[in-house]
Amino acid sequence: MAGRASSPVARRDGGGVMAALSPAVAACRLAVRQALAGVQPGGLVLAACSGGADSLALASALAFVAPRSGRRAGLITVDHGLQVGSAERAAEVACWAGRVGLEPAVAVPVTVDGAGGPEAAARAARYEALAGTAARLSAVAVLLGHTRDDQAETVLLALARGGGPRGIAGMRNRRIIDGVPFIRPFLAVSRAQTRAACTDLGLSPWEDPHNADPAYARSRLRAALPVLVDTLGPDLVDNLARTARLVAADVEALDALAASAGTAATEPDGSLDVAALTGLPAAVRTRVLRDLALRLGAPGAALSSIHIDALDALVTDWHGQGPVSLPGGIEVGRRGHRLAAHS
Ligand SMILES: Nc1ncnc2c1ncn2[C@@H]1O[C@H](COP(=O)(O)OP(=O)(O)OP(=O)(O)O)[C@@H](O)[C@H]1O
Repeated sequence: MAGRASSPVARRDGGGVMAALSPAVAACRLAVRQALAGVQPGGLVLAACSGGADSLALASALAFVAPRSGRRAGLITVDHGLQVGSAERAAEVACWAGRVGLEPAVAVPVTVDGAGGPEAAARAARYEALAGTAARLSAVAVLLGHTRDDQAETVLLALARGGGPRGIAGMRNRRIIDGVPFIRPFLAVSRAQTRAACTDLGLSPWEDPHNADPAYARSRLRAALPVLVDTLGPDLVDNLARTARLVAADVEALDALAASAGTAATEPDGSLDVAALTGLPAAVRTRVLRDLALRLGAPGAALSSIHIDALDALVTDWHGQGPVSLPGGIEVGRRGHRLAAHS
């Protein structure tokens, strides 16, 4: 990952390497500047950086933009401890960050326990460490380096798995985790641009061997994507990312409708009035039922369409069947004209 000598297009400017002629560097900085517009001035913003091209370009752009927009910039790199030399790489990323003015720059070691598969466990440990460290440092936001290509892959994987609108909506550009805002400034920036930005800044990104490991569906898709682009046209990645934005807007609108409908249907004891649900469109009604399951404590990641369909049948096709068992040991059933938790 270490910075190499300046590339031909980079020039020294006031102690920092500045690539005034590089469209890729300019695109990365513009994306970060736009993202920071929604972040509290004066606060500390942290780049989550693996040392890979996307997050290295992100951290670099943040180091340039934050001080010029009245914000402080730092960096977190998480050491999953899963690969030989990972601690040294994390230390190297943190050291580079200090050199380019990202302060604080912290390397956080985590323990990945295999729950839910190695990829999911590493992700869960990473986000917990990122949110925990950001809270400890009183950061006002954490930036993630997911690109337009990552978004396109997410949409295709969701389609392939029958993920429904929530999956096809892809990654959100902003979400709160444990009270900390996480922002993805690069969802409209291509992977080619982040790589070009690194080259133009004289940076040598780390290549994560997982990204090329055919054991992972995303890696296989990454390898196949150029063929799809050849087959379907050069705008494929852009169009998939656009589809995600359009579907996300629809999902958000439906979620808002469901929140109001759920409030209207909820009785003082927390049960749902079945009569208030039956007239709702299925897309809204099933969301109200999902919200009920979550409110009762069912873990969201384990809730499937099978559970929601079974809950829906209690509303639209009830003929005396018993309660529905949900993940987390929750049971929901009919109590007369109400839908409620069964103990
Ligand atoms: N070890 C890590 N430490 C800190 N942040 C990380 C780490 N791994 C991933 N991230 C954050 O999550 C984002 C997505 O990571 P992921 O590995 O899914 O994609 P990627 O395209 O390989 O990203 P990158 O090129 O930055 O490694 C990264 O851009 C970065 O912001």
